Order: sequence, then structure tokens, then C-alpha cells
Amino acid sequence: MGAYSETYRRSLADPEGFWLDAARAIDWAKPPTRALDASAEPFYRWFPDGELNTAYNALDRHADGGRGAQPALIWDSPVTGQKRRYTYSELRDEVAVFAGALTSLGVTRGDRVILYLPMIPEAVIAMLACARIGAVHSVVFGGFAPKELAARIEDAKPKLVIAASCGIEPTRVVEYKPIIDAALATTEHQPEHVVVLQREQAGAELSGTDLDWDDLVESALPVDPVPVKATDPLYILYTSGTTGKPKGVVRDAGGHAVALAWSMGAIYDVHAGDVWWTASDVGWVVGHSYIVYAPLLVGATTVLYEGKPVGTPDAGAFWRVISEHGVQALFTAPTALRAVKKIDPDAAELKKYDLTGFRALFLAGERLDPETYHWAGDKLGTPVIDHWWQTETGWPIAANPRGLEPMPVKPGSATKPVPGWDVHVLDQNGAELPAGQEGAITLKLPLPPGSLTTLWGADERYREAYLSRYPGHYLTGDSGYLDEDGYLFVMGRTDDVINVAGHRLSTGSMEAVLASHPAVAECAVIGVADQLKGQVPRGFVVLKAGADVAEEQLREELVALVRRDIGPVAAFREVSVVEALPKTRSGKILRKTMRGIADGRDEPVPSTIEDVAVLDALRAVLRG
Ligand SMILES: CCC(=O)SCCNC(=O)CCNC(=O)[C@H](O)C(C)(C)COP(=O)(O)OP(=O)(O)OC[C@H]1O[C@@H](n2cnc3c(N)ncnc32)[C@H](O)[C@@H]1OP(=O)(O)O
Repeated sequence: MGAYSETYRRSLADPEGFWLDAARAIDWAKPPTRALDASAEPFYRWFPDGELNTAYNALDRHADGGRGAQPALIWDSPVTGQKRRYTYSELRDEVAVFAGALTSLGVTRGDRVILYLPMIPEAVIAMLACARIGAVHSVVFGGFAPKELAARIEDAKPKLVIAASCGIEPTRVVEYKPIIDAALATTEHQPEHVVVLQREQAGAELSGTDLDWDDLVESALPVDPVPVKATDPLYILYTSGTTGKPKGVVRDAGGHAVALAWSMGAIYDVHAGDVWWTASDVGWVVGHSYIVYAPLLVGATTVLYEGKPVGTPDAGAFWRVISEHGVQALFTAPTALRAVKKIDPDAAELKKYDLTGFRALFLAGERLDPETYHWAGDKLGTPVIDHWWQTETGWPIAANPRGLEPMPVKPGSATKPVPGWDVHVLDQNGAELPAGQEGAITLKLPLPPGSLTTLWGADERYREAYLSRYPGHYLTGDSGYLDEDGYLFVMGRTDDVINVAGHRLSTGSMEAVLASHPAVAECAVIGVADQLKGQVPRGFVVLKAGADVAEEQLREELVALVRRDIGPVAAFREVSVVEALPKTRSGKILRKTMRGIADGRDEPVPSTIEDVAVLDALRAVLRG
């Protein structure tokens, strides 16, 4: 039996022994004597009697254990022309002082803190400072609009909001303070303070209880890490659900530290002293897990990049960063590579840089199309590793475990289930499907350490959304199949969640925005295939009788509304006015059928359709 098979078998047959062994990679204030607590199933807990501090494990133990002078964080910001390096000692000291600043504001263990920060070192510092004192951070991605920020503030009820004065996009400076003010003007919950880091590209006007980051830090004293229970929440990260209300994924401290440290070696083959780069955003789970926590937990150097794959300044940006900082492995989303390939199909820029130390490219966040896979492999000459996971799971469910046993790649497959994840493919009735047949991908409970423990303040929603469809299993919301070799192929979502440039978005939220327009009687939003972003949203609206608005003007208004209420990240640009929407006799809009036709598939007409003429009339619009 190979290393993978044996490890996988043991992880499911003896999770207690397997995860207690893995837990030895973490320094505990109180080492756990047990791994799994199933006493409140389906709300499983890991390492119930363990105590630790995640920031201590990410920083202090390396700073004090011989890696003090090693770079922990390299910030590379082509949008500002700045670069900065932090050794483990420097980063630990900055985090300890900012943790002291938080403490001086009365933030203590269990308090929530919303972070609305771009890709700057202070984002990492603020996350780790919260972890140091046991506060629960919730990072909100900068591309979201005030309404989305407000929904997260209302749900998490933070004591503080910590923000920068601005984020920087290649074509514009995005002022954050007006976005925060607009959000707070609508929320019942009001944080005690908004702490603002002033950036020179656009300062923010502070008023009332607002505080300046630098002033706060100037008078702060460093504080020691506070041991917390392994089962305490480390962070909340909101993700789109099928309804407008985002879901607050709760990550625990102990399971997260153990699983991430284990994944860094077993899956990515990255170890202490290596240089690792995740080109994503700290606002996404990939940023939480693989920009911040995992690389620091194992004592690697992590690169934080404030720029884009193209345009900052050119399509050679990724290769420049890899070469300049000695990056050994890169993790990014397929969209980023498609953007590079579009501008520089022959990878001429690549030839300008020395990438001899580069070992592997990891891709996730959306489907990796075979064309992009082959292009990246041909041009880089290194393994290109597709893998699959979700905000909820926190770390990979299926991957090619480079550190355990590299396996042959099958393009289109995320390779095999990772140890810890009991992956099944089920039919409508919950029966196991044979190899090659597509069905719902589920994960048999208990989920391994590091996966979500519940949704913030919404245990019942957690149970209903994930655990009710197939009792004893977690519903991933993705469909796919296992082949005869046990390789997993993930084919797409089974619900109304779409993936736009690696950003998970709810079509339901977009429909709610379109429906709020006074001229719109009903509407549907579907995700359609896009060569660059993987998927983009497309809206279809039916006008109210007598609505007097020019189509072009309505289109512009609807696009602007989605940008205002959800944010630019929705990339909502296409909307068509149609006579009617195709529905079943019970009134359900046939979105899946519409999606299939728009993507050029030979979609069968459902027998439950109310009026087939409506679908026939829509075909040309969908194909167009
Ligand atoms: C495995 C678990 C997971 O799936 S976690 C999620 C993983 N996903 C990712 O890592 C995301 C990967 N995608 C990306 O990083 C970006 O899309 C890349 C590929 C870099 C392209 O970026 P960009 O050219 O900005 O396109 P986009 O589609 O992301 O942006 C659409 C509009 O939104 C804007 N935007 C983007 N980020 C921000 C931000 N932080 N603050 C403010 N605005 C932002 C962009 O400027 C763009 O705006 P516009 O429509 O052009 O005006």
C-alpha cells in the first residue's frame, strides 16, 4: 500500500489516533488528550480539552525557536511601488503591539472584530493580533458594496471595525471610509470604534469615535498570547449562500491549526524555510488559510501581493514575483492564469525571469479548464496541480498530495480525496453511485478538523443548509463523479451559487437587487460560461405592465444597482428584457434549463414546463 493509500485509510479508520498524531506539530498551552468529541453530533468538536494560541504557533514559536531572522512575510505591492519584508521577530513584535492596542480598546476573548483591509501587511497583523488575544476576526473583501458589509456587521456584531483608508485597483483608488460610513448608516449594530490605517493614496476623514491606527499603536504596549480553548472560534468568514443573507462560516482555533499545518506538508510539500505565495485576497478563505495561517504555522515565508496578474504593470508580474522572491510554489485561481494567457499567449514575459527554484503551481477556487492546465504546464515546465475545496471546509477536500505521494495528473480531475475527507457521490435517493456516474458530492460526517463547526449564531441554518439533504453527510453543493481509479471530477454547482473569477456569488442576491427596480415585474439571474472569468452572471427581466423606460437606460440602471448593492466583484454587466420567463407548472423558474441553453448544451425541455412557447421564444436571447 502506498503512502497515500495507507494515510487515507488510517485517517478514516482511526481518526482519533491520526489527528492526535498530527496535533503534535502544534505547540499547545494544554495538549489535547482526545481528538474528536461527538457528544453533540452533528455538531462535532475537535480537541475538546486542548488549549492553544494560534498566533503564538504562527509567530512566537518560530521567532523564539531559531527563525527570528527569517522572513515571515514579504509584501510586494506593484500598485504602490512598495515592498517590505518582515522577519518572524519583526512580525511577532508588530502583532504583539497591535494586540496591545486592541486590548487598550477593551477588546477581549470572544469579541468580534471586522477587518475591511486590502492586501497590506496590516491585514495580516490585524488578523494575527485578534488571534493573539482570542478575539474573533471577520475579514470582509474590499470588492463588496456597503450593503454587503452592513449585512456582515449586523450579523457578527463587532466591537470594532478595522479598515484602511483605501484599497488600490489598477484603474482607481477605492476609498473605504465612505463605504464603511454608508454601511454603518444602515446597521442597528454600531461598533464602538472604527480604526483607520491612513494610506497616502487617499486619506480618510475621521470623526466621532473613529481612531487612527498609527496613533493607537504609538501608545500601545505589547501583550502576550492568550491561550484559548481549541474549540473557541478563531474567525468568522462570510460566504454567499443561495439566499441573499451571507453565511458566517465559523472556524475553530485548534482543529484549524492542526489541519492547516498538516496540509501544508502533506498536500503542498511546503516546509519551514520555504518561500510560498498564494495570489488571492485575504478576504477569501484561500487568503486566510494559505496567505496567512498555514505558511506561518509551518515556519515558511509567505508572499503578500497587492497587484493583479496583468496590468500591474504587465503579464509578467507573476513571473517577476516568483523570481525576485525565490518563490518555490504558487497557489492561485485559474482565472488569473487565463488573464495572463490572454495577454501573453506565448508566455514571452516568462523568458525574462529566472524561475529555476520554482517547483509547482497549485490551482483552485473554480474549475480548471484543460486548456489552461496544458498551457500552464507547457510554459512553466513544472507540475500543475488542480485541487478542490470550499470556504466551509477551510482546506483541500481533493488534491494531488505532493508531500505524501505525488500521483499522475488527470486533466479535469482534482485527483483523490485528501486524508480526513470521506467523499461520496450520491443519487437523488442517497444511494452511492458507481464509478463514472455523476451525482451530489457529499462528505460523510464527522468532517475532519479545520472544517466549519457551524454558522455564526445560526446552528439551525447550518443543519438545514448542509446536513439535512443526506442525513449523516455534509452536502457540498457541487456535483461530480469518482472514476474507476478513485479520481474525483467536480463538474459544477447544484444550486444557485455561481463562481465568477473564483469569487463565489449568489444569483439569488442579484435577483433581489434587480427585483427592487420599480420597472421590473420578475427576473432571473443565471451564471453562464465565460472564457476569462469561468462564469459571469446574466440577468433576464420581465417588465411590469405599463413600465415606461427605455431598454438601454433600464439596462444601465440595473447594472449600476448591482454594483451599488453587491459590489464590482459581481461583474454584472449583461441583462436582457424578455417577454416572459420559462417556469414549471408550480411556478419555479427553469434556471438550470436556461443555463444549459445559454452554454450551448442540448438541454431537454422538462416535462413539468408550463408553456414551452416561452422557452422557445427565449432560446435566441439565451444563445445570443
Ligand atoms: C478554494 C476556496 C475558494 O474558492 S476561496 C476563493 C478563491 N478565489 C480567489 O482567490 C479569487 C481569484 N480571482 C482573483 O484574484 C481576481 O479575480 C483576478 C484573477 C486577480 C482578476 O482580478 P480583477 O481583474 O480585479 O477582476 P475581478 O473579476 O476580480 O474584479 C471585478 C471588479 O471588481 C473590482 N475589484 C476586485 N477586487 C477588488 C477589491 N479588493 N476592492 C475593490 N474592487 C475590487 C475590480 O477592480 C473589477 O472592477 P471593474 O468592474 O473593472 O471596475
